[in-house]
Amino acid sequence: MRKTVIAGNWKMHKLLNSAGQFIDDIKSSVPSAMKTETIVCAPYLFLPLLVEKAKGTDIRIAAQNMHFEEKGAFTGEVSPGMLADIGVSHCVIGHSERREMFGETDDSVNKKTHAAFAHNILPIICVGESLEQRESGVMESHIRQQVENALSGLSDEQISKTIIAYEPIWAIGTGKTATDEEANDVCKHIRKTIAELSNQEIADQVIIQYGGSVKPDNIGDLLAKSDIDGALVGGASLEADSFVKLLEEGTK
Ligand SMILES: O=C[C@H](O)COP(=O)(O)O
Repeated sequence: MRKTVIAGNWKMHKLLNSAGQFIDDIKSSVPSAMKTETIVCAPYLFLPLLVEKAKGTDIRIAAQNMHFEEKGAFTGEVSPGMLADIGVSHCVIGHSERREMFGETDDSVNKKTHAAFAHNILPIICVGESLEQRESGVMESHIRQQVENALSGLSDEQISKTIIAYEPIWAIGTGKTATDEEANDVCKHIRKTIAELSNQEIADQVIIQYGGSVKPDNIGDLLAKSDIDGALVGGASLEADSFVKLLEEGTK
């Protein structure tokens, strides 16, 4: 039985005070991590404060990116060791915004995934197709390739602990959500790809989230589907009230 994992990805929003206040505001409403895991993916600058505020709660704090190298002359970058050192538990890797705007490739996603595991940071790997890829019929092969490349060289145990976020690019921040059926079909396809890479038992343990215009009023239907185990939420995770509603739906 897989648990539900709800992750709020703030992207480049909030200032330090409002970030800290958010954790204070949701603290008392966070469900037990035994059933539903709560993750807040925040900009680097807020991470030490959020980790501190989340101590003793079931809230996990994630980074939105990291470098794959341990240290060196990489101006402006943050290493996995630095994140682990301050208590960050997860990291978003290969978000489509990073792939599109910051040159992230399947190869760097794979390197970052290995680096994350080397530091006991759990990766949330994003995959997804553009509208053009969906309409031209290459969606499945594109997503298969993204998943295979991201997970290449990982042990079965590491694969089982990886979170995959399926985010159709055309649904991100647009208000257009994939229907529950469409989203579930792709999540099934991802699980089948993982089973072929490792085996069915491992694939059945992998948490697969859906992301793309998830809101309190559509998350319930998405989570009711067989292969959608959670959500990676942008816009609707920014306000504490809305995030708490998402967590409530995730606990039903
Ligand atoms: O990481 C989150 C996704 O990009 C979804 O963003 P959104 O919920 O604002 O569409």
